[in-house]
Amino acid sequence: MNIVEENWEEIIQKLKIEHSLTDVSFKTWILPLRVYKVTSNTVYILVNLKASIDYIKNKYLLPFQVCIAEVVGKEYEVKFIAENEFDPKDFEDKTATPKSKVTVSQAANLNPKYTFDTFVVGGNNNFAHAASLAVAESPGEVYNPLFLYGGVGLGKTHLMHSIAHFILENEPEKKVLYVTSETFTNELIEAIKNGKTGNESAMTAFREKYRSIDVLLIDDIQFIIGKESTQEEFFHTFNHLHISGKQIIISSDKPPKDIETLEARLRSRFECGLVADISSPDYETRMAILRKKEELDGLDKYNIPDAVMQYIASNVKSNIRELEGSLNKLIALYKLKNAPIDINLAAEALKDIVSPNENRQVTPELILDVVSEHFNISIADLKSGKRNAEIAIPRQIVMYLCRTMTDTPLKAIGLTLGGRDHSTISHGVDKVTADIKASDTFSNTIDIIKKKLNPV
Ligand SMILES: Nc1ncnc2c1ncn2[C@@H]1O[C@H](COP(=O)(O)OP(=O)(O)OP(=O)(O)O)[C@@H](O)[C@H]1O
Repeated sequence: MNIVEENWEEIIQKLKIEHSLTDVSFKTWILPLRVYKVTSNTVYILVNLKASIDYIKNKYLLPFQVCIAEVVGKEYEVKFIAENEFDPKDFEDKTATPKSKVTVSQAANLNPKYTFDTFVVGGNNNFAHAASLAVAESPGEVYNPLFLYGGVGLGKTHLMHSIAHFILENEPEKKVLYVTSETFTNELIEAIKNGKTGNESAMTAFREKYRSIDVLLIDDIQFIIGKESTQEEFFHTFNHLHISGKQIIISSDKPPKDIETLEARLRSRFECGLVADISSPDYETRMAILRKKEELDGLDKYNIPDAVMQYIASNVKSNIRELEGSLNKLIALYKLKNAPIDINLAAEALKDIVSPNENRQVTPELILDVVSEHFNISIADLKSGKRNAEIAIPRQIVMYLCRTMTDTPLKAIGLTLGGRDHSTISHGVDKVTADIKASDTFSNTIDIIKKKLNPV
């Protein structure tokens, strides 16, 4: 069984929830679908009713691509084929298509949703957007490095992925790699550790990996700042790529001149290309982003009144992630309560929106938000009974952070995490404490999450 078939149930349930399918639509269109075959870049899905194939293609092709990518962590093209209508020979030919951009963008760690097409340009980001597009059109030739900076949730990652998608679409043979500075640091820590235990090729492999790239995108560079060995290694990687005319794109929460612990030699290198900022969006841009999200996520069917959109746009000002989150929360509340979508419901949806970073308090809810975003898993999963490591470890991290960064009693932490026993919480806290001691990479990850929770 391949990875898509193994996760098929989860994929279709996700599609149902994210696209708000009614039971009848789900049963009619989605449940009867079967995975016929999965090749390296394409999932072939059998449709039992030939008459419905066009409808299914129009309506569900993109949602399937996105849900498959989100569940299995790899992008595939999706093709629907009518059960009684396909010629296996034809089909084999089609699978033999050359390496597609889907595979390469997956290899570059890209989110399929973050493209220039889905990015709304406004006064707050037009300079950063124009610079990103110029770099995407001529990598290594115009602004090198491109340094994007701005506050939390304002679109830096989205722009970086857009650049990478654009380059791969036009030149699929280019080696493009997007990494967070956490990944870079953890890989470096591992290579150094392996080197110390006699495996010298580990460091060589690390260097080869990062120095053989055509376009390197490093997100949230602020998290490697202050770690000397990482800065040192990054400095050499940077120089190597820069001298060879390879494109480097960096993001951070501050401009280089304001990053106090940044070594002077790195600062001057970061400043030698183009530094572009993204600030908070104005009201019109916030409205445009809400409308775009409504369109992309198929929320039009809820007929959200203008006044409600305006209310959200007027009240959520400084973080686009929260702006999007408010809209999701509104729809979730609507479904839960079956109440009309009006200002009252919007006010309820906005109730828990965390205040801007500087003076926000670390609470169990904030910890859940930040951990869920960091590991790209849902809060529902964190609270669920799922025991696979991808979810169980972040859940234990939530326990640990609630215990060490807030005054919340074990019992209350248990309730926050879906009604768990206090001894389970206590075990989770001990486990994370021991893992921090045992593993430098794990400890680095915890450090980064703590900084996300409490940047000051
Ligand atoms: N201009 C925009 N148009 C459409 N969506 C946007 C825009 N800016 C941000 N977003 C959306 O807001 C969310 C947060 O953006 P993103 O993750 O890129 O922020 P960030 O600046 O990298 O945040 P962080 O500092 O936490 O790393 C994403 O879902 C992204 O698609």
